[in-house]
Amino acid sequence: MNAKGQLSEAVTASPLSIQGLTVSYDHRPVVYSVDLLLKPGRMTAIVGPNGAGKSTLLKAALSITRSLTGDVRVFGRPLAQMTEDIAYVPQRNSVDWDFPATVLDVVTMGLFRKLRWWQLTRRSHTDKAMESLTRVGMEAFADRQIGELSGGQQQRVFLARALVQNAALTILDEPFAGVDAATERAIVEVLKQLREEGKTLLCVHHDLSTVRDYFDDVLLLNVRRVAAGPVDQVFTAENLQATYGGRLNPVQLERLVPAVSEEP
Ligand SMILES: Nc1ncnc2c1ncn2[C@@H]1O[C@H](COP(=O)(O)OP(=O)(O)OP(=O)(O)O)[C@@H](O)[C@H]1O
Repeated sequence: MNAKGQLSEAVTASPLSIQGLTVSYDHRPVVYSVDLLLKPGRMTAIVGPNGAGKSTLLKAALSITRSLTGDVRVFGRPLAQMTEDIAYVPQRNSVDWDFPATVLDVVTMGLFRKLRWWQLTRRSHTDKAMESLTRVGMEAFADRQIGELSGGQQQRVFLARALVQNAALTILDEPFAGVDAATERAIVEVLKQLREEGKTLLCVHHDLSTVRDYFDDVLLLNVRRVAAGPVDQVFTAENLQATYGGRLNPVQLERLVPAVSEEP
């Protein structure tokens, strides 16, 4: 905010802006004073070691977890007014897959936030859900119980549930965890299509070797923000070592950041 209390243009244009977000568990900060400003129409990765606070940052930004301090805005407005603009795909293992529901039920539920109480689930909603399932190659599984799916299939269904919301911003917590290479490629393709449609994506991501290929921007996080910005500027050996506490070996680093070996 400027001196007159007005939001900057960058904040009002941003699908998600976070300022000074701190989250504590048992009096111990697990996310400390993190700032992040997403640019519209880009894919941003949150990268950092286990326990760095990546999932907590997402959950606190979405008010699923309580934060100690911080200002979160969606296109410059408070999150509570803008929840319809955000789709969230949680970590697959955080969900009760034994809940009795079909694949189609789960995807249609993605629309419920947009429906008012007097709007029953109509044929058009089912059609939209089927369209999303087709987009992720899961239309043949519409009547299957969700507990009967493989991990990769569950992840695709979750993605379909997000797609049906047609949200400006989709937030995904480790969308590639435990999926095979073909499913990973299929998910990346859908995410890239969303970006082409002008949507914004924010993903917790673990595989350092694909950050350059998949993402435009990256937030390197280890409780605090180590660095954030375009991948080609921020995804450097120095920043990665700072994020991972110097635990990446030089061979790994050279593979991830080839330019390092070319520097004089
Ligand atoms: N509900 C909770 N109560 C207490 N501590 C928690 C809770 N949730 C997470 N933590 C702790 O907060 C820290 C950050 O956890 P978080 O899950 O956000 O990390 P992460 O970067 O997503 O990790 P990973 O890569 O292993 O998924 C960890 O030390 C974790 O043990």
